[in-house]
Amino acid sequence: MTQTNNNMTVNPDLAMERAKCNFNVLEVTHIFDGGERNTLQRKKIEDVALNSGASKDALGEEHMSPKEKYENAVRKSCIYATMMKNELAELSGLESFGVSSPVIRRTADAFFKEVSPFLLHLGMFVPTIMGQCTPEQQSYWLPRALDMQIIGTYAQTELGHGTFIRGLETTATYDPETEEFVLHSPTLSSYKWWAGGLGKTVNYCIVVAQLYTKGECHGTHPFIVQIRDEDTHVPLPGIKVGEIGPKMGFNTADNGFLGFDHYRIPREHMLMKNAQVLKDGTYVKVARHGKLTYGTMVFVRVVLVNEVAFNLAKASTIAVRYSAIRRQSKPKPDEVEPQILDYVTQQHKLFIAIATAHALQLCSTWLWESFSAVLAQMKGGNTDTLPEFHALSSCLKAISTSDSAHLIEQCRHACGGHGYMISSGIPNLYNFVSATRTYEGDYTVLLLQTARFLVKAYEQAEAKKPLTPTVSYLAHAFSGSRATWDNSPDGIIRSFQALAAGKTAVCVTNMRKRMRAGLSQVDAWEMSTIQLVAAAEAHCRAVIADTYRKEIVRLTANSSPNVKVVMDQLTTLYLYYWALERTGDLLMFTSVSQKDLVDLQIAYEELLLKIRPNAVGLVDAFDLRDELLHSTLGSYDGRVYERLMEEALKSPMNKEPVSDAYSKYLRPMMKGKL
Ligand SMILES: CCCCCCCCCCCCCCCCCCC/C=C/C(=O)SCCNC(=O)CCNC(=O)[C@H](O)C(C)(C)COP(=O)(O)OP(=O)(O)OC[C@H]1O[C@@H](n2cnc3c(N)ncnc32)[C@H](O)[C@@H]1OP(=O)(O)O
Ligand SMILES: Cc1cc2nc3c(=O)[nH]c(=O)nc-3n(C[C@H](O)[C@H](O)[C@H](O)COP(=O)(O)OP(=O)(O)OC[C@H]3O[C@@H](n4cnc5c(N)ncnc54)[C@H](O)[C@@H]3O)c2cc1C
Repeated sequence: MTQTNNNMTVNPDLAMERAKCNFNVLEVTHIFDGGERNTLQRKKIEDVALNSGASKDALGEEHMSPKEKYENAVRKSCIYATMMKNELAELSGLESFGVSSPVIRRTADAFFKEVSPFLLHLGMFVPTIMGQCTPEQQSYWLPRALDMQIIGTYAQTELGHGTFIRGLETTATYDPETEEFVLHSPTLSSYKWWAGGLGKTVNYCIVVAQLYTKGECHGTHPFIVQIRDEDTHVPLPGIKVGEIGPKMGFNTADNGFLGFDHYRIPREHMLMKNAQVLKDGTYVKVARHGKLTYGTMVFVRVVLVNEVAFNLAKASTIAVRYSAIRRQSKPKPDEVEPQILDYVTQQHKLFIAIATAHALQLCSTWLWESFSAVLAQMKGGNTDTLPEFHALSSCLKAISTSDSAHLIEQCRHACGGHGYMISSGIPNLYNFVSATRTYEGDYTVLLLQTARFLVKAYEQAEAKKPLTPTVSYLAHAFSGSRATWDNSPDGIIRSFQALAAGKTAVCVTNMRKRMRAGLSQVDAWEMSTIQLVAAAEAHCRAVIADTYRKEIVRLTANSSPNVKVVMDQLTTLYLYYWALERTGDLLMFTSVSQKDLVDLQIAYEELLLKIRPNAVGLVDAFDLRDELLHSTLGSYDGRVYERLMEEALKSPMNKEPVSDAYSKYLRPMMKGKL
């Protein structure tokens, strides 16, 4: 029997789940949103942006040709950008719209099943102008960019190099005669490759190039470069630009290539906050830290933690709601087929996804606050906290994107065959999130950056020197005994720290051994990189676990008792899950016994059963409108089979009773006339 909820016909199993939920869903929504005020503001923004129906497509994006898809994404980007400038900026309390509202960013997802071609404009072009320009440059470029009179992207990666920025080949050679830079692509591998929106959408871009002046190379620097006519949009002479072709995802982002043939730009178009070239060609370094030109990447790494938390919340909402309406198999012959959510293996796949969405959401807020503090210090000329922050943002970006991609795929598995349908919404989420593991710094490469910091911190701890906060646990690495296992939340977090410290110690010991055996420092490091990546991963897991736990305790201090209980169950589940995933490491670096681990497994399974009645309530608490989910399986009303059939009937393949392929190929073959 169907039931109605807010004038909506709701699948009875979902209605039953909602009746079973024993905590106040809205209170958990407030926790996830960062407070009641944020929830109210988000809802206002969503109402204005989505109630008009402007986000909807007449024909599903998946049935469009690549060109139609792109044009449709541009059309909707223009609608959304106009809304952002007018109604939404005011609602979100921004003076002008821009990068500072995650809600505006998240609401945009209702308009795009893949991504907006404007993503790089708002996500990297505008932030680079904000972070890399002098005040004079900013006052010229920022209003034009924010008002979208010009649209830009961030072109750093080349065909030949993405990771190794110092290896980029595009040159910017200063000509003091004309006071211009000459941009040039000397080789095929120096062509810019990948920048989002570059293919067809943007008329400007940030180009990262090797700066030459007075015959000397000063390394990579950012330049703002016009590539298309502001009126006709035709590429300017000396510019070769185009789109790079179909990809696994991001197919509405017109990622592009770009080459320069001795293309001239004014001297003032070098972004000069951190370094300058004077009129006569003299190079002047302004910044106190050599890596400040990498600032936009650090900003995006911070933002991505929030981005993947949101996408994981979407995938877990889809998979949990679907698992509540799907019934399969008959383990007890006299009873009806159970909801698949009743299978403990299904709970094992899904509840960790819910807990991880919470963990990453709370870590992302904490990371953003730390970033703001680092920026404030740097404004005052102090860059001391940058190395720790680079290490922290690198590992959190790597682990959050990798875990989210893995768990989104797990959500697809949990939806069986229907999860493979594009209309389930999960394939697009996976394609988007799996790219985040690679772009803005590949997983391995970023963990190795964190490992550099860990090794240095370990050496400081060894020399009894002071340690920075996120690695202060390394001070206990020299006690000589294994960490004492204790299955309380704090005990497990201490064990995770012991794993990180133990793994770092092993790396240091092995590198020293290898160097004593004659290897150079570089080769000893290289031979230890598998373990260094593992040490950085362990460090990151300790940071996430610690932050998640502390933040939940803080945020639920005044919550109702049942909310406290369910939030505590989720954090505990997160800790048990990762302890059980790392039993080998725990046996190596802590006093845990076989019995402790058997007991922990049982405690984990019992926890799954405790969370089970609240599972739908927990994903409802993410409060994701159907427009954001784009899913036949995950909509609030649970009309899964009806929606799957409605979508199937929309397929252009069903427009004609007999396909043309019959008369062209099938019939001639079957009649032996091919
Ligand atoms: C209308 C429609 C609406 C639409 C929607 C609205 C949108 C709203 C906007 C919101 C935005 C949201 C999301 C944004 C998504 C954006 C999509 C992005 C798409 C992708 C873009 C890209 O990928 S851009 C290219 C990114 N590239 C990389 O990340 C390259 C990775 N490589 C590196 O970072 C570096 O090369 C390196 C770190 C691996 C090595 O650098 P390098 O060789 O120079 O250094 P060393 O190894 O020698 O190290 C020396 C020393 O420096 C330290 N260090 C390195 N980097 C940093 C740093 N960044 N900060 C501080 N310190 C650094 C390093 O650790 C060493 O230290 P030691 O002390 O010597 O050990
Ligand atoms: C969807 C998408 C959008 C993008 N958008 C943009 C954009 O807008 N602008 C832009 O400039 N770029 C963009 N990029 C490019 C992106 O930043 C790079 O692809 C990314 O930084 C990885 O670099 P790479 O491709 O050179 O990989 P590579 O460095 O070639 O990596 C290949 C393999 O080599 C390994 N490897 C490389 N170096 C090391 C090392 N030192 N130690 C150990 N292993 C190593 C990696 O771990 C990886 O397994 C985008 C990429 C994608 C996929």
